[in-house]
Amino acid sequence: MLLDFTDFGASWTSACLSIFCVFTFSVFLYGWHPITWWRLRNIPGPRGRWLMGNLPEIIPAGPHEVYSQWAQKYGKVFKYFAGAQPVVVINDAEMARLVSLRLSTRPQARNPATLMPPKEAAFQRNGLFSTNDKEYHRSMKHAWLPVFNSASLEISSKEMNIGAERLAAVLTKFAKQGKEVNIWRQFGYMTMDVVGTTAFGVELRTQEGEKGLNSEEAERLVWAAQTIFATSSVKASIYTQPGALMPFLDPLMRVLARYFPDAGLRTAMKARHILRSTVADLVRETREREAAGVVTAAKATEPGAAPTVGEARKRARGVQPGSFLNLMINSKHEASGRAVTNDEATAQAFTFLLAGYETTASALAFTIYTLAKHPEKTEKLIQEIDSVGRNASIGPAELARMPYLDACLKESMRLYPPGHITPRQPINEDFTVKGYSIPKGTWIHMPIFTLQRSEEYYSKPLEFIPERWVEGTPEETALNKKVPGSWMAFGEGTRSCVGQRFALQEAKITLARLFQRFTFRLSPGQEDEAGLQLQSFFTLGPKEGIFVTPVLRTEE
Ligand code: HEM
Repeated sequence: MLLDFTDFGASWTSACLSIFCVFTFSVFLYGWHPITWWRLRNIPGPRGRWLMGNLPEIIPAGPHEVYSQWAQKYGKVFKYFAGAQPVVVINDAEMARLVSLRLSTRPQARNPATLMPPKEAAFQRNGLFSTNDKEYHRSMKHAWLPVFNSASLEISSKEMNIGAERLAAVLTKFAKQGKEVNIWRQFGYMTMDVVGTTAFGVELRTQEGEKGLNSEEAERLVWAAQTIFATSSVKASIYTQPGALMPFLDPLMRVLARYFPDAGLRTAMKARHILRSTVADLVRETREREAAGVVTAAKATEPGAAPTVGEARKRARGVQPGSFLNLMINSKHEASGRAVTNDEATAQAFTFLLAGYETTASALAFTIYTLAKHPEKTEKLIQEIDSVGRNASIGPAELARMPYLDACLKESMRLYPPGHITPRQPINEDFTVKGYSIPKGTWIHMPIFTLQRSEEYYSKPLEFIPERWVEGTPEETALNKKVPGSWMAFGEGTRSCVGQRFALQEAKITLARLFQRFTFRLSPGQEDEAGLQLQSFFTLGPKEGIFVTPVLRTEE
């Protein structure tokens, strides 16, 4: 009997056609996320585009701007889609605080690390910021805390004064030539210097024209840290982007990324490798020396344990006694008593450097910006600083006598919070807050930038009025409604910023040391926010920088 190939061909074609139609319909349906939409139907929000969701609105302007507009249109709680990812935004101080206190898991950022081999990805998750393992997080946070106790902060205040003095030397050159400087960038070099020394006990000496003993190693570390920061977004590699729209493509992207990495991914991996291997070498050498009885590691909690700058200069390599890394490698997990591994210690030092460098630089740059726009407030601040000591080194005792400095920084961080969103994600079960049911997997964003500029919590919310933070002033009573959760620049709850005391001390010492010597003239065109241009991807910062001309006070 002969086979009828005409029939077979027809049924084959119709089968293919059916598969194609089902596939196309599924992709079409998938692009509207109908199930998630249905589950979030009681929360209003903008209708996004097919597959892309609201990314086309969010990406160009940045969440800080778009959230403010959507809050006006949809109210305090709204939803949107970042590609396939549902996001619920909570723009209510009380609720935001409640969520931060009750939920302790954070979404994993989609960046090149998402595509890296499992070992590398696991290393990334070991950092205090990224981990969602509750027990491990508790244990690690406990291990971090001694670096921020009063004795350690007294010690690090010396490094901070040195960092500020080096910066002042750089700014003096600009002042003498009457030239403008991108103060944001300079603060970046300085904070990198300070966190680098604190984290590793290795002098990075990143500020202009400086060469430390460890300069080659330091330069590699600085390049690596800056590159990791610059490549920490979904835009860094072509392979991270498809998964933002269709997460089921991630396994395929991981394979492609492994065999055909693009330039963005290669750079990101190189930077991570440098940072990781440099730190791992430092840790290994120190462990070997300790085993041989050459160095007895001191604890950071012991006053005077941190190296003086002179000492640090003499040491070419190894983890310095008193540094954060030294503290980490001598720590044990609280519950199990297990020693912290090299990889865990390295991941913490890595986190310390990344979390502590750009945030503090932006907070400083925005404070210079707001003060430069308000000479009368600068004048008041200078009077306070001079009354404590015009050329004096500044430590915790001096800072305690500068309430107006504290108020200026707090007010500037209200208007320009570098950590502009506190994110959370219910991972294992749905989450309910004040009658809103939020399905597990949804990202929850507390938009600190929008909250801190709300008329509901502050009168004249867009004006820079430091007095609203000074106890006993009429402004404090009239302009600050003191609603819990309305100032959350360092977050709230178990995941709040571990480096808050360190960051505030560093910022205040730097500001005091600079205003002892300079005032700052804002370059034209930045007077309003349209001229300033903010960017808010990972953190909130100025897009290009903040440009000022330092003016030596003796020449005023
Ligand atoms: C002005 C500077 C800084 C700002 C504005 C800032 C802001 C923040 C914010 C908003 C969070 C998230 C809080 C939450 O989710 O509730 C955070 C977390 C964190 N910050 Fe900072 N930070 C600053 C400086 C630093 C410094 C200097 C360090 C380290 C030395 C640091 C280390 C961390 C770490 C490790 C976390 C994660 C904590 C955890 O998950 O338990 N930050 N920071």
